[in-house]
Amino acid sequence: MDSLTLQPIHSVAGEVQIPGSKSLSNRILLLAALAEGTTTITNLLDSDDVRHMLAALSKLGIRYELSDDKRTCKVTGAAGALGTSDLPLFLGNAGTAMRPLTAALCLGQGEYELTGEPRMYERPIGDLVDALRALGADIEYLGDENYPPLKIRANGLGGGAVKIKGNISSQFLTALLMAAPLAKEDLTITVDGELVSKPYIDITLHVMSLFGVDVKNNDYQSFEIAGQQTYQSPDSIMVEGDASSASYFLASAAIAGGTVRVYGVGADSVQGDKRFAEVLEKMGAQVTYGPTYIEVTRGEQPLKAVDLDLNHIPDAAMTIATTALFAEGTTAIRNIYNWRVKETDRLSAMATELRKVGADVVEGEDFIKVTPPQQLQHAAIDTYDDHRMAMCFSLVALSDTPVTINDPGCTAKTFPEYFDLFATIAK
Ligand SMILES: O=C(O)C1=C[C@@H](OP(=O)(O)O)[C@@H](O)[C@H](O)C1
Ligand SMILES: C=C(OP(=O)(O)O)C(=O)O
Repeated sequence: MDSLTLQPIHSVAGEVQIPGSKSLSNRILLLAALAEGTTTITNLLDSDDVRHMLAALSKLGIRYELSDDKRTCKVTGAAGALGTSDLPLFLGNAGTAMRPLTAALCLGQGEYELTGEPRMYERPIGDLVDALRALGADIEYLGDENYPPLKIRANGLGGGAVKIKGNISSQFLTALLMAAPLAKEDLTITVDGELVSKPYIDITLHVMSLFGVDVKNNDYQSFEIAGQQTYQSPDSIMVEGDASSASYFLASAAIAGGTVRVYGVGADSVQGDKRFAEVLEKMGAQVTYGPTYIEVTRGEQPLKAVDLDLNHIPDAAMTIATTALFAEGTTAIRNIYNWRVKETDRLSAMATELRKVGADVVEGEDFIKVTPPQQLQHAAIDTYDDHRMAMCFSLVALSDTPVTINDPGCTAKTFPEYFDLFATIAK
């Protein structure tokens, strides 16, 4: 479908079961593949990013059985490093596949080629490669320096002490952490400078602990991991619902009124993006948490603008940028420089498309300020092959104005059924 026009939605209500978390699905798949034993994963996400991880693992000799609905996967682990592949590993635009596999493939023996979509070749990986090279890895850039595609000639990873930069993506540290237990010696990883998107490190440490590996976390400044370990399968794991995917439904309730309850993510969730609901609360919505759900109801007063550092929830922060269209005043979202190196340059894309619906936008190097117009305008929103642009702009329909989303199929990266599920809460 070239485009999808959403007609005005005057209120929302209902209960939604959110599909599995991308961040958890791809971490669990990788550790299940490295582990000793068989892991049955339930509520796995069925989306492009996970499909790329599964396809790569299959080429690397990992055997798994996927149910017909692709949500249950039984993975037989390699009890150590992955096998070799003569074929290039095509990883699409999945950061959670490209970064962790780059580190994990250095552990074994053999040659690998890691490729992806053109945008993946514009997403940096140099900080991870530098750290892996310092541990003895042989990695070659097949295109531009510091970017995929990559060639890896693996011969195991050494230990000792290594530094890694965390100011562009936390995925570099995640990748190194997940590979570290299989290194030849004990490893101390020190974060060199600032660490962005910190809650994703908690997801990583949580999944590692499920597979029997403890990491000594010295206040996110350094991490100590024993080498020569083997991940142990926990037998079965259920993937939580995706907290970033939940944000669109929760925001809808805050904007349009009615109550929406999202199942799959709750107070007990390990995902930092559950904290998106705190931002809605600051804007004036009523939020209730259960262990496995979050429920939002619009407050009695109109939403009000916020001025916040949202570095800890970079994905859900995008949802605040379009929620701001419904808040009184100017909303500022700060400390989000790395929006520029994700599926598209999200700061620039967001500013351009918000202006099309009439908003007054200031785009800074690492912030965005959004002031809503008196009246939203109908526009055809370009989505830049970025699932979150498509999902965020669906919120514009919660007004008197329709919105047209170009290339709505781009939600397949993390949420193929998004528009169908969104339609179920429209009243
Ligand atoms: O580790 C992860 O699962 C992720 C980390 C975040 O990336 P950065 O650390 O690059 O901000 C996030 O934006 C991405 O969608 C998923
Ligand atoms: C940044 C994102 O993806 P990736 O895992 O490819 O980094 C995202 O899903 O918003």
